Amino acid sequence: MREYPSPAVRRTPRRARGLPRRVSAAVEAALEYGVGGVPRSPAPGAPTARPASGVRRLAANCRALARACHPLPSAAVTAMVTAVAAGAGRGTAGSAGVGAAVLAGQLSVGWCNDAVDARRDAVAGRFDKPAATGELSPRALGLAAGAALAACVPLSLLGGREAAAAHLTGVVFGGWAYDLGLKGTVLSPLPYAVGFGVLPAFVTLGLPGAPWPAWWAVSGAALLGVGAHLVNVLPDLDADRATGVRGLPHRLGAARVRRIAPAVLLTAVATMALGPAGAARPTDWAVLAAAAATAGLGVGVPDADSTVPFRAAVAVAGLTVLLLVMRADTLT
Ligand SMILES: CC(C)=CCC/C(C)=C/CC/C(C)=C/COP(=O)(O)OP(=O)(O)O
Repeated sequence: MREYPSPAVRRTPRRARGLPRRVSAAVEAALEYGVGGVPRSPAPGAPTARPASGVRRLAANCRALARACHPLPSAAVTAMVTAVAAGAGRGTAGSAGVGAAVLAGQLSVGWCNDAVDARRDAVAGRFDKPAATGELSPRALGLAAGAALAACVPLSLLGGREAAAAHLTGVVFGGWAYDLGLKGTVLSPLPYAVGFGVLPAFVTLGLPGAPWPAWWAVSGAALLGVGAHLVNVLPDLDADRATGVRGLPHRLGAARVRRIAPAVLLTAVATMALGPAGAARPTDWAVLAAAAATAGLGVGVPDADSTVPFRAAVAVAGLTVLLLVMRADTLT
């Protein structure tokens, strides 16, 4: 069984881990006093909290839950799928239902992720994570994740059984499978491919006649998911490796991931621009050209420490989302 926390992390001095002094004191004490790496009660040197009233505690818990749900990606995926649904003709109520279901699914996956990773995040000094600082217990996050998953079922069913089956496949076999184990394996991109790949089907299967989406929409969205995984993991590669996470990007190494991520995302854009039957629209060509230039910029940077490849990959991911939304009217 893997030794945890890894000797590498135990040996790494606080300053080298880049932790603020007071917070790192709390974590080091938590590790030393054997409370599972999560400083649940004030450890020596930790910032002391004033006793909070019920309302204040509730507000603090809500804020912590909001931070633990991976707010940026959750909001981005929800906005993207809602916009695609509107563009595909699901109507106002239908698109709102799609958005609500996707949001519930994203919340469940995000909270489950932080609940499972609480101990590892504490050791890695992830003080942006409320479960790592002890603001929320992993159990509370697990309950919130379960409640969001339960809400996701009826919300997904608003678009019909086929659409719900597609979405719940992505949430369970994509997001939850990633959180509960695939994240640390060579198959780590697979749940992203599944989770994103089903999204066009979630939208189109809710249309009259429940049509399947076109191949290019499914494969473009799946590639977008794989690219999103590579981009998301890139800044955390060292911390992840030190705590024993060995997903595909960790095995490939930062240098390769910084080049592969823009290439995968550019392939997603090309698939969505050139895949639909008939000639590509001028706007498709414009987005494809912008993505190619941006990806080329990222891949061409010789400096191994440059942040340009990462930023370029994020920009190409944005262009991929833009194209998917622009192409929403031709999804089937
Ligand atoms: C539409 C749909 C259901 C998609 C699901 C796809 C999927 C696999 C999502 C995972 C989301 C997630 C919590 C990533 C962060 O985990 P992390 O532990 O790698 O990174 P962190 O340090 O940001 O927590």
